Amino acid sequence: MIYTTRTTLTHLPQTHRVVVRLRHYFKNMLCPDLHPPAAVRGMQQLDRAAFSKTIKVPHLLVPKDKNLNEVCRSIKKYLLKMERYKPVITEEYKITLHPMAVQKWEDLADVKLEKLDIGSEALVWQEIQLCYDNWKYDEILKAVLPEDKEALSSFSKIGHIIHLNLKDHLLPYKQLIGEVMCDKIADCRTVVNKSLSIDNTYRNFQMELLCGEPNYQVSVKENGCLFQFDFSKVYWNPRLSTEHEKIVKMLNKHDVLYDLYAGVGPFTVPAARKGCEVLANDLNPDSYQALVTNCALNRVSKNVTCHNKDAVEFIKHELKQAFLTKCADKCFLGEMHITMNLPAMAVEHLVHFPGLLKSEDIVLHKKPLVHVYCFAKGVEDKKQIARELVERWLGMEVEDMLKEIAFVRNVAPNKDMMRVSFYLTEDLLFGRTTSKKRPLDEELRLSDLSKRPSNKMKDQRKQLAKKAKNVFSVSQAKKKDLKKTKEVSSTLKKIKVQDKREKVDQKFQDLHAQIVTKKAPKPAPKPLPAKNKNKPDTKKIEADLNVMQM
Ligand SMILES: C[S@@+](CC[C@H](N)C(=O)[O-])C[C@H]1O[C@@H](n2cnc3c(N)ncnc32)[C@H](O)[C@@H]1O
Repeated sequence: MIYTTRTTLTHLPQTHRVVVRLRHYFKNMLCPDLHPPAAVRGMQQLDRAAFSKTIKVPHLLVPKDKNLNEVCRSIKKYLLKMERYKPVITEEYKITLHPMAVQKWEDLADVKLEKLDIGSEALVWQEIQLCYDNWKYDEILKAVLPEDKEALSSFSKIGHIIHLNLKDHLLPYKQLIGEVMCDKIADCRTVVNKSLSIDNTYRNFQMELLCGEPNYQVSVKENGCLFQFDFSKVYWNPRLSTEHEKIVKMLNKHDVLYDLYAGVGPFTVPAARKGCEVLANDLNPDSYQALVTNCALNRVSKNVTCHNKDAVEFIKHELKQAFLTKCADKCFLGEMHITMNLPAMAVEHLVHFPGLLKSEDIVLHKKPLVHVYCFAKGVEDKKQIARELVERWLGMEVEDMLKEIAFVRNVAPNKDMMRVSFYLTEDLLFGRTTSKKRPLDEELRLSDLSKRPSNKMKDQRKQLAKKAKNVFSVSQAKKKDLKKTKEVSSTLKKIKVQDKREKVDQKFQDLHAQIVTKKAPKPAPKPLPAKNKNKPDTKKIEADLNVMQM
């Protein structure tokens, strides 16, 4: 019997998971004798000794005058393969065979042992000792965790840190899971669990140390570049490596990249390595520091200018200035790319693009290409949801400006991270847009959309959760403090946000009315001048948004 399994290799020393095809001749977990002892089921405190067991398995006793290597080669596929178990005992000329593969002499018929002058008397059943060392982490956990509930599904590896996101039913086993991971996964020295699904402004996870050293300074490679950072203080998600790569592939040597929420540099650094000029920004001082360090580590500092400010300020000043400079530069032949990877909020910042260059006396030679990320929630077509979000915040349709809408990753049931790539046109940047009026039914649908829990409302909840921030800090990994996580979680659920939510809903509808341009009944014969009445009052909108961040 030959099994070909598609397996996720989560123990690889890379920062992202790799799916490869593995050939297992005989799957050990299909053979009950090779399972850990049944008594370990439900164990919450790791007792390594409890995994010891004795089993009887087939062995081939090779006569000492034979060539052991030759026998091993021919019988290779029948060997018992387990973690840290040597199936060939050279000194004794003894080979352990797989108990599922070999139950009688005839099972070895295709090996033609007779030709090597070895007869059926060579096949014997002898005891072997198995212990904790002989199983991989997934085999150990499968034996311990509740059989009837979802197993540990996936985790991320960031340098020496294993990052788990345990479901509630696995929390009683978290200490054990941490220890098993530390024991079993090559170069893992720290295991943390995402403590609550609350992301703060800087998008670094609130985490709890489960096992190992409280050292979060990591060194990882992505897209051929080296990144160093403190994982407890900055945002890093190994699941975005493919998306980072896709964007970097779009860039050419003479392009410029404006990376508005740069993090520690996964777009910036490889783009600069390609030779692009990069203007990178991040609000988190720790991300900014790591960004500067990573540029230096990868010897690209000369191509990158780093900023540490709010993206809105960055758009209004640095980005605007950069557009003006590039437009004045006749020698500039490249493309301008703008990455906006802050999916919970970036679309809202699009409101600052219309009219950004109004009253500037320049000609736009190139249309900058924006890559904005967002979360599309709901059962409807996610591309359409993403597009409507962008249109809502831009206050216009993107039809003629659209390059592509791409799925990035699934975040939760009915919630996908999407990328909308679209061009900033001259009309948009100079505030000359005469947005096509949406059909009424589409307007209604949009106002429905605005009734959905918005990012701002989520932020409210985040702000509330932030007040309990200390409770979730990594330094509080002691058992007594970890209890607080649950307490706060249930308290948060009880907080009534309904009243505030309604106010925010109302505000959003008001804002929506301002943002989505109300066009004159007849199409204007010419593009409207820069002082277009229909243009959103971005200052007022920004002030309103700030008020809403209760
Ligand atoms: C989702 S992470 C993306 C980081 C990086 N670009 C990546 O792809 O991994 C978003 C980043 O935006 C930063 N950030 C959050 N709010 C911001 C703001 N208002 N202005 C600028 N950066 C902000 C966070 O510190 C975080 O590093």
